[in-house]
Amino acid sequence: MNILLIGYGKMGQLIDKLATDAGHQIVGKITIDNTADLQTLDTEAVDVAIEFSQPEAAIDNIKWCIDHQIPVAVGTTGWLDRKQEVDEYCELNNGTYLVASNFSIGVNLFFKLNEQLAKLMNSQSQYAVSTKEIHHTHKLDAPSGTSISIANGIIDHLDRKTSWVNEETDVPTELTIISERIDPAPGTHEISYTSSVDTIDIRHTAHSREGFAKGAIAVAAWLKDQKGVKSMEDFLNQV
Ligand SMILES: NC(=O)C1=CN([C@@H]2O[C@H](COP(=O)(O)OP(=O)(O)OC[C@H]3O[C@@H](n4cnc5c(N)ncnc54)[C@H](OP(=O)(O)O)[C@@H]3O)[C@@H](O)[C@H]2O)C=CC1
Ligand SMILES: O=C(O)C1=N[C@H](C(=O)O)C[C@H](O)C1
Repeated sequence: MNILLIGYGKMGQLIDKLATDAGHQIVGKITIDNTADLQTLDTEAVDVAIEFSQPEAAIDNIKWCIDHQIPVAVGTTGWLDRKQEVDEYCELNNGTYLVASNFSIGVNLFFKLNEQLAKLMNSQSQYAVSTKEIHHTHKLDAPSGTSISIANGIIDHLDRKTSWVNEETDVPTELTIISERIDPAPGTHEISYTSSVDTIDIRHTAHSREGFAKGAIAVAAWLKDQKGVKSMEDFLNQV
């Protein structure tokens, strides 16, 4: 397939290598320095775009893809409080996009495990829950998009939590997300349930960025033949 890479940093460059090795063609590489190249790009030659840029840039990039009828798989985090607005723009303009806070298959299994454990904890009020994410020091957003997805999974399935905060908290209805920045951590997410007698920890540790990149390429290959606002759930259920 012909892929347009929007954002050509750590993720864009790795996707370039893995997609090229797998026989795909990269038809454009957009960074903050050459966004003007989009104006002269032959959009007919693009099957799908993969967007890994930065929080301030993502929405404009997604809207550009929607305007040009290019399906776009979006990995950029830190803007998802405005997802509803982008969903509506996509539907209104007959576009196609999918955003995932994490494209790794392992993390998406971990999301399911998190939800199951949260459900079980409804009848076990002696356990206090908290979460932690660890990433490299170049990361612009905190908490990570993945940790927000985890927190929402807990809030949706554990009755005693109704919101999250990015700090330690004593408010019973608030869920703590602790963010640590340590190089070279590609991405670690932990959930802990602690009682006076024991602790249950579940943790996903990315060993490199390869899982994110391979997941994004697989999603892009599927998304190019879809229509509308799609989710990782849609992808995993159909592939
Ligand atoms: N969903 C997932 O599975 C994953 C998500 N991420 C997220 O993806 C994003 C990118 O991560 P990463 O590659 O590590 O970050 P980098 O900082 O390494 O790369 C970001 C890239 O975006 C470019 N950029 C900045 N502004 C624009 C713009 N307006 N248009 C196009 N490109 C632009 C930068 O250009 P320049 O170099 O010129 O500044 C750079 O090439 C982050 O939000 C991160 O949290 C990361 C890993 C996995
Ligand atoms: O910035 C990163 O590196 C990562 N960002 C994503 C996030 O915010 O959850 C996914 C992954 O953990 C790596």
